[in-house]
Amino acid sequence: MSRPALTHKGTGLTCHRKHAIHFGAGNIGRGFIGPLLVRSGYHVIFLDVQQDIIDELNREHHYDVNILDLEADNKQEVRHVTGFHTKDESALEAIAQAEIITTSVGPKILERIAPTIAEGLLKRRDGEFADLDLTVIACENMINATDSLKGHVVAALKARGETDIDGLFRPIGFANCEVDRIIPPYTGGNPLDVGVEGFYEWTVEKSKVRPPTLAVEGMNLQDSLEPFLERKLYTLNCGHAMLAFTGYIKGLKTIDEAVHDEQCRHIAKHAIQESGAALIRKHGFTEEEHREYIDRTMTRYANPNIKDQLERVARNPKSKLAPNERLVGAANMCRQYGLPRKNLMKGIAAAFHFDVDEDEEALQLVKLVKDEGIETAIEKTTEYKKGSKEHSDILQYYHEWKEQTARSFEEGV
Ligand SMILES: NC(=O)c1ccc[n+]([C@@H]2O[C@H](COP(=O)([O-])OP(=O)(O)OC[C@H]3O[C@@H](n4cnc5c(N)ncnc54)[C@H](O)[C@@H]3O)[C@@H](O)[C@H]2O)c1
Ligand SMILES: O=P(O)(O)OC[C@@H](O)[C@@H](O)[C@H](O)[C@H](O)CO
Repeated sequence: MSRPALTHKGTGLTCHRKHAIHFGAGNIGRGFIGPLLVRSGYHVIFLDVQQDIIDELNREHHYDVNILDLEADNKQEVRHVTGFHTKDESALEAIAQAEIITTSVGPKILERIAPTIAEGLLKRRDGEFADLDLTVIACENMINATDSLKGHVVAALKARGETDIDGLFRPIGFANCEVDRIIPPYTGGNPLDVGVEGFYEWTVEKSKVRPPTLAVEGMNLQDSLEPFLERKLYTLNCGHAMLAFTGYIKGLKTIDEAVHDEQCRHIAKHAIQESGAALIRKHGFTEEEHREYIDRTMTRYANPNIKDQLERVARNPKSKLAPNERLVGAANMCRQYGLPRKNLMKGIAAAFHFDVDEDEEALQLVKLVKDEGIETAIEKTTEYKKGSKEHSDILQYYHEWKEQTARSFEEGV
């Protein structure tokens, strides 16, 4: 099948590479998935809603990824990139020709991009690329994010009166994934540049990719995704959230500050050892490999070159307290195996003290506690019933954090 050249709006430049679409030209898009796709021979078309970033992509068509590790001051140039607004007709045309569609927009935004994907797929069916294999992968911190995206795309197609969804999806694989690289906002260099840690891990459901021979550099295809997804969410993200919520209470600003605070580090490390004991039981990791995973995770948090604000890591605290999420999900897994979870409970309790005006969910949580009381707030967010052991523990630690804050305030710490 011959591929028409993609013509960039404005510059008139044309490109004959394979096309990849990435929704979300943010930290993970520009700093992780986009660069891997480019290195694998794709021209990456970022679809976003921030016009300034789109304009910059179309003006420059390249940017730098700065690797912020201790041992190397490394820079990688990324070329072959374009940007379109999701509402732009060119976005639909690009979807109609793409061989891979990836996202990193945040779990709550998947529903919003689904209508654009649905329209692009309808356009594709009516065009010359109708039979071209396509893989869709939502790269979000969420269990089975691609399944969720697929559900929203199906709903959007039904809303348009589409009846042959199976036919439309025949050449398309919707693959879930696990995605791991710490990338906070970056302020050095030009507006497109990003600063990332060297480490990365991208694990994708092997049976779902189309064609089955799909090869993208850095993409680890696995028959069973769950061990990778749960290990990452209930270790890296769990400990990260513990450091952010406890560090916030202590007036700290960044993750590396929190990891150097004895109390925050102790609670976070012991919490991921608690979830680790359950992960070992559930997925059969060896004690030694999981200890190494935890040690590497603690070292990643402590990277002094990554100035990761606690507010970013703690963002959307209500979602982070959901039963299948990084904190309560980890605690529930421990409960399933009858294992201790005291430190996880301390972190869950700390989340109820996160009070940042710029964070919509933090404001909702604070309002819930104020209007309906902490006991109801715990029940509504975590789904632990009042009177249960978990609920009582969280309540007790919530008050202990409150007393600690009051003491620090009095002592002027
Ligand atoms: N940053 C990290 O360290 C990291 C690591 C692993 C996974 N993740 C996950 O990746 C996802 C994105 O995180 P991020 O840090 O890159 O966020 P980000 O805020 O840097 O990027 C999100 C991008 O999505 C864009 N966007 C918002 N609404 C959109 C829409 N309707 N259509 C298209 N684009 C839209 C935003 O403009 C922004 O450019 C999240 O699910 C996050 O949990 C982040
Ligand atoms: O993106 P969130 O809000 O789900 O979680 C915040 C951080 O824990 C997260 O972005 C990590 O940096 C990332 O998951 C590392 O791979």
